[in-house]
Amino acid sequence: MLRSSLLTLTRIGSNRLMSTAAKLTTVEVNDKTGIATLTMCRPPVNGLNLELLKDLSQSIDEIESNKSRGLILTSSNPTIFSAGLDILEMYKPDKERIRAFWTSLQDVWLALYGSSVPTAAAINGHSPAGGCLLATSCEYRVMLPKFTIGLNETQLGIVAPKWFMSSFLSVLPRRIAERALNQGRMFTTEEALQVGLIDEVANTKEEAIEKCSAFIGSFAKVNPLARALTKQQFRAADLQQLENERVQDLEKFLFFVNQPAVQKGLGLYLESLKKKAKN
Ligand SMILES: CC/C=C\C/C=C\CCC/C=C/CC(=O)SCCNC(=O)CCNC(=O)[C@H](O)C(C)(C)COP(=O)(O)OP(=O)(O)OC[C@H]1O[C@@H](n2cnc3c(N)ncnc32)[C@H](O)[C@@H]1OP(=O)(O)O
Repeated sequence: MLRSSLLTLTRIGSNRLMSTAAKLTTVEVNDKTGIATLTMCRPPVNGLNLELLKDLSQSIDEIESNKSRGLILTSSNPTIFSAGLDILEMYKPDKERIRAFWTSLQDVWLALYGSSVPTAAAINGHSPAGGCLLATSCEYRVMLPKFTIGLNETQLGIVAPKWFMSSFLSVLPRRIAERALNQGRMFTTEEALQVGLIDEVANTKEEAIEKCSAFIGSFAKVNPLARALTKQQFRAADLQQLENERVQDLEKFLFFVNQPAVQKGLGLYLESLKKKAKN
């Protein structure tokens, strides 16, 4: 398979480390537990661009087909889980590339939210927008203190599509989800724990991974097929909705993102991020 030819396989202690040639993600399988840790490593902020999204898709497929016992998603950056979508993909976009970009984001969501293996996110840094989408696509979340998480799209003058809302709603009560989305609210770790957006707090990344592993281990005595089918039944309606509307969703996104007012807003937001980075 093409994917195999892109992979290098290294052994670190009892762990097998698989990394893509471009190294935007690594997959490390713990030989004792059989759990795969999928790490995003795209400096400076794990912005989800086309290449990172393709890598994520490939890595998730790899983990599914390797029959790992579970998947833990995390980041190699010590303060940022993911800054969400790379705004440079949406600002003054290239016509073909932006289509591939959005299609790849749909692929990642379908693969992660619909994954047959137990999934958990070790959120070791800030997790706005697309970062929050990834985290809420997993079944369990452990976050480090003093970071923020949320769907802040309305703050940028953009709208979170229905399937972003599905993930959010699979975690939060409807009333809290609706208000947070309308406000574009970012929750601190403590607030996220209080509303149930995350499940646990850990003081270090290692501890977060241990807690995620313990969550995945809680299924050890459950029949894997029964568990996977039960999870998929819970998520089937959300997944089917995007499967049915993929093309319309892409066209809606392209129409929306190409509006002059949206382009202007994205440009101003990028400038503000750059100014902040200089100060
Ligand atoms: C009906 C509707 C149908 C369809 C809808 C259509 C379209 C809408 C859907 C689109 C959905 C979008 C979801 C998203 O994910 S949008 C992205 C939202 N992300 C953010 O708002 C995060 C912004 N970043 C930050 O808040 C901070 O950078 C962060 C807290 C992550 C890290 O802070 P830190 O101080 O550590 O780093 P910075 O100095 O801020 O940043 C370093 C450099 O990285 C650049 N940067 C940061 N984030 C992004 C990004 N998301 N994309 C691109 N670039 C980013 C930043 O500018 C700095 O760059 P340099 O100055 O160093 O060049």
